Amino acid sequence: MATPQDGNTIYLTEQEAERIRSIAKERVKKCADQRGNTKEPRDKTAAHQQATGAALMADMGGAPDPDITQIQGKGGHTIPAIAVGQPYPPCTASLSDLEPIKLGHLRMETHHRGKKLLVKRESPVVTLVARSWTMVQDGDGSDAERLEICLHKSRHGEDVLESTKRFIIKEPYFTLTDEGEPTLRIDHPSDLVICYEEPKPTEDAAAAEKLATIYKTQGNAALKQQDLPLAHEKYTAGLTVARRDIVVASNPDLARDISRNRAYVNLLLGRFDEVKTDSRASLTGRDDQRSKELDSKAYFRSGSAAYSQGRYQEAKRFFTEQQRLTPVDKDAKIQLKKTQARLREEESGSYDFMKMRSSLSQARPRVDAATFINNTEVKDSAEKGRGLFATHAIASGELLMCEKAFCVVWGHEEEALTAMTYDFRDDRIRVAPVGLSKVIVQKLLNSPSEIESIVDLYGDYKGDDKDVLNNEDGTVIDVFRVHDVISRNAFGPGSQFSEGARNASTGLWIHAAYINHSCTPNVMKEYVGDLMIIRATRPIKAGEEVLHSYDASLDYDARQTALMTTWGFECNCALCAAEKADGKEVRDKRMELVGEADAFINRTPWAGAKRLVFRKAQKLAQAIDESYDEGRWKDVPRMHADNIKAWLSKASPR
Ligand SMILES: C[S@@+](CC[C@H](N)C(=O)[O-])C[C@H]1O[C@@H](n2cnc3c(N)ncnc32)[C@H](O)[C@@H]1O
Repeated sequence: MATPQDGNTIYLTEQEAERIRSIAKERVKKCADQRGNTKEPRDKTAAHQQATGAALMADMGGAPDPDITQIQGKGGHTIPAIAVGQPYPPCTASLSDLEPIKLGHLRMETHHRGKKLLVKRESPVVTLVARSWTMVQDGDGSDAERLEICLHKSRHGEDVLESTKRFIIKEPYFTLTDEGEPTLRIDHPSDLVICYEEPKPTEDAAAAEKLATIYKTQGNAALKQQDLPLAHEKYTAGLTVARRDIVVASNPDLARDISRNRAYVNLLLGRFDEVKTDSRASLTGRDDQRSKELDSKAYFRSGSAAYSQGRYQEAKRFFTEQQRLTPVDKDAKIQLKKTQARLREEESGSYDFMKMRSSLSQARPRVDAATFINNTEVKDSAEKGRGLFATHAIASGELLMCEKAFCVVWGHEEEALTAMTYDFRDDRIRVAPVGLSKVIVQKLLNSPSEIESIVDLYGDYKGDDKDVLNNEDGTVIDVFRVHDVISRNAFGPGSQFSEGARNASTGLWIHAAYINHSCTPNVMKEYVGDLMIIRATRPIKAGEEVLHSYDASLDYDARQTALMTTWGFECNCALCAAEKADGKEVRDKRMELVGEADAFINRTPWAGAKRLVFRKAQKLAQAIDESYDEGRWKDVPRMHADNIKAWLSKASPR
């Protein structure tokens, strides 16, 4: 992730950093000491009281959040601190292949592979910034335990533990909290299965049809109340019954109707893949006017889903079909026109940036625009993994590519959350856009067809490499892998709207994520809302690698530290090679002069500058220039005096 800018840089005091490290290490040590111990039974009444008290405190804003840490800087902000680097893979087995286990058989610090645990929530949910927890009991109430769900704790905007009372935990992980309390811990959303009410099996066609109709009516009522998760749940139950052969034989339209309704709910929930499968399942293919109107609706929903996914050719096919079925429908015409405009952008890279800029606001921070990447291709780049290359010559200043973000979380949005992560692997503390990770995981759960393009991005954690994306219980996502990808590939689109230390704006642009770093880049990027615009800053030859700067600091040591800490590499570009060869003493002296020059620029307006002052600026520029060794710096860009030279070019001495 790019370093937060504009006063949002986060500083941890040494004591706070040490506190975070020692909490994390202490927990790991305790877990190792207790590994394999049988779970102690919990007093159910005490467990209930503990969760009730904590939930009350949290609701009143008075509960201490153990994840929150103090950071230095304006206003003494706080920020969550989370330990990472102890990943484990999600359960990839289906529920039907797992063996039941009871709470009493759990072992400390163990992933109970091949097992499933049915629990009932018996307490209120304690909602903290980065996790939620509650107390659960065995199916028969014989024992209790704490259950916590980390980071990805909401589903469709609702706290997942709040959403119902009965859950199945796949391959339960029993461990300790940072405070040393035993807990069941869930990191991967797919490891927690919500138990919805199962439709009663019946062999009577009329009774089954009646039951499916009841679910449909309940779904419609929930939709009217805008309770989308409930509407989805009810339609899903309705479909389970309506798709049974006995119902299809007597009333084939019932499943079609429910599918059509669920497609609409899915569109509102952003579950775009399912919008399309539901819409397809709802098609009647009949020729009467009413059926054509219903089918037209289905194509409209599919088209809207494809459009939202940026799949404009697919959207065009759906909207064209909609127009064919209902030629007088104005919607189809409007959608087709919009889609044609996106296809033109995608093909030619011609955009109306002025119009886009003027349409942006805090309430509408995302642009309706397509991605243009025809000038570039992903190929192997020597010693840098894969990189992005120009497919033909690009003139200086020319638009190289434009990319609509896969996802941006703006600082002013509720989901924005920056955290400090302590990484066990290298003992480092980093700033991580965990809010962006959460939103992306939810987006992938909603649209599994997008998972592959995300997990294919660069990361140094590959999970168990099984790459199971789906099983009969739904979508499986390794959240540790997503976090790893985000931390190496996300960028900040700048403070176009409001943001702060705890809520920096961050986003992911999948194609641009293949661009490697250089301290002497050949492109620059700017943003219009969530559209990343990349232009050549000098002529780029056909086949040349496109390089941009991940960290533009003039200070070699600060830059190398940032590149190593966040992206895990040492830069060997010509500039870094020259600075490295200079040695620390020369670099420090040069940076001292840069500091003096910056201070001079800040306190001295160029307008009306006196001759003496002008002379001082010239001397500073000259001193910086003289710090370059002609041999080492031959053909290497000398940027340290750029600011003071820009001041000199504007000032005219009096
Ligand atoms: C945003 S990704 C860029 C695409 C990546 N090379 C890939 O194979 O997908 C960032 C990662 O690329 C590699 N990288 C980028 N610039 C580099 C450079 N100048 N030298 C070495 N590795 C670099 C690092 O591993 C870094 O963490």
